[in-house]
Parts: sequence; C-alpha cells; structure tokens
Amino acid sequence: MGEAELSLAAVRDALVREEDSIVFALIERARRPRNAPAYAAAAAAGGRSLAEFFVREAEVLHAKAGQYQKPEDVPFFPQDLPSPLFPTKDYPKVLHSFASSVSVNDAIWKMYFNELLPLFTVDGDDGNYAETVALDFACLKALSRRIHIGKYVAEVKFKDASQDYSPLIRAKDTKALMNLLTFKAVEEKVKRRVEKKARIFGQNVTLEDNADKQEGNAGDSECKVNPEVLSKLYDLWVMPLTKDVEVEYLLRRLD
Ligand SMILES: O=C(O)C(=O)C[C@]1(C(=O)O)C=C[C@@H](O)C=C1
Repeated sequence: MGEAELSLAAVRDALVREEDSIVFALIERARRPRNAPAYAAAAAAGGRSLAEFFVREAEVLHAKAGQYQKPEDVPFFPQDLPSPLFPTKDYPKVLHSFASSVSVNDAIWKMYFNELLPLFTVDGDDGNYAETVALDFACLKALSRRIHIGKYVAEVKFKDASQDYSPLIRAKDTKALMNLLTFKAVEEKVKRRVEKKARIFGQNVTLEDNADKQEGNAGDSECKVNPEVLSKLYDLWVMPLTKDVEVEYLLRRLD
C-alpha cells in the first residue's frame, strides 16, 4: 500500500477485498475432511507435524521468490528465512520502520488449528494430507494478511487524530487506545458482509431456473462453508486480532 492510497476509506477497501480471499480459502479447505494425521507430530519431520513442515518449507520458497518484504506479509516462521534471490521492487515506506516486526501470527496459528478448523471441516480422514496442508497454508496466509493490514489502519487513524492518540500512547494506555480505535457499527457491518459473502460464494451455481434458489438465497446448510462460521470467525478472532495489531503498532508509533 502506497502513500497516495493511505486513507481510512482505501484501507477499509483493502480489508473488504481480503474478505473474498478468506472466504474462498475456507471454501477450498472445506472440500477436505479434518484429516487429523496432517497435524500430528511426525518422526520424519523431527517431531513436527506435516502442516508445520509444509508451512516452514513453503515460507522458505516464498522468501527466496521475494515475499515477506511488505509489512502486511508476515511469515509464521521468520527465524532464518533466506533473502530474496531475485531483485524486488522497493515499495513506498508509509509505515513506521518497526512495522515489519509487529506480528500476531502465533495467535493466528493457534486460533486456526485449535478453534477454527473444527468449525468448518467435517470429521474424517480421506488421506489427502499434502493437499490438505497446502489448503491450510492458503487459509493462514489470507487470515494473516488481513489481520496485519491493521498496521495501515492504525497509521491512518494516528495521522488523522494524532492529538487524541499521542497522550494515550505516551501513557501506554492500551485500554483507552483500544476504545478509541473501535467502531462497533463498522464491526457489525463487516460481520454481516462476510456472512453474506459466504452465502453467495459458497452456493452451488446451476443453470436451472428455480424461483426458490436465486443467487444469495441458498439455505445455510447448502453452503460450502456455513455462513455463520464466517461471522463468528470475524467476531471472535479476525477483528480482535486486527485491533491487537493496531494497538501494538500504535504503542510504538512515537518511538
Ligand atoms: O475499520 C476500522 O476502523 C478498523 O479498525 C478495522 C476493524 C476490523 O477489523 O474490521 C477493527 C476495528 C474497528 O472497530 C472496526 C473494524
């Protein structure tokens, strides 16, 4: 995201676009059952699970290809990641220099595997473990990107009202910062919109004319991911973690 794009409306548009990626990533993962063996410690990978092994190896490849240069692209395993092998374009630096080190990926990892997966995948084991963990990686990346865009939201809010934010930052008043950056009405709209997206993107599209089955009218049980799971995901985890990123960024904004 560049300087010219840095307005609250533009950053919120970016968050809206990320919703599509998250809903589609979940729909794709939901094609496979839980596949628990993909998450069990495996001797072949030094006691790591296939899921962790896959994400670590994938991040090494992505880093070599030039990923993780932007503050919203945060790796889950940043230790010892290689530098890009190919030239990367310099993106405009619109955030404070510490921005890349703000990460809530550990919390996203735990939330995804412990809380979210059981909510939108069915019990079962079809043996497609490699495909399953690749789909998990796509979900994790989409969630992490959305949540870390919170850094830009925080920067815009700070720039727009530094007189309100600065005293709270100096006082390290986390609670007051959290209140100041929270817009309950926006959160309600976000929840309703992701639920609607899950209903629209997750229905089966046919060519038959059927008055009961117009787009957007699919019953929740016919959707590939239950739309209520999306609203819950945003309510309990995505928005709270985005706000944690905002607070963490703001607390260091005057350093
Ligand atoms: O849109 C904002 O102002 C944000 O800070 C983003 C966000 C969100 O995560 O969607 C988080 C906090 C606000 O209460 C509303 C929405």
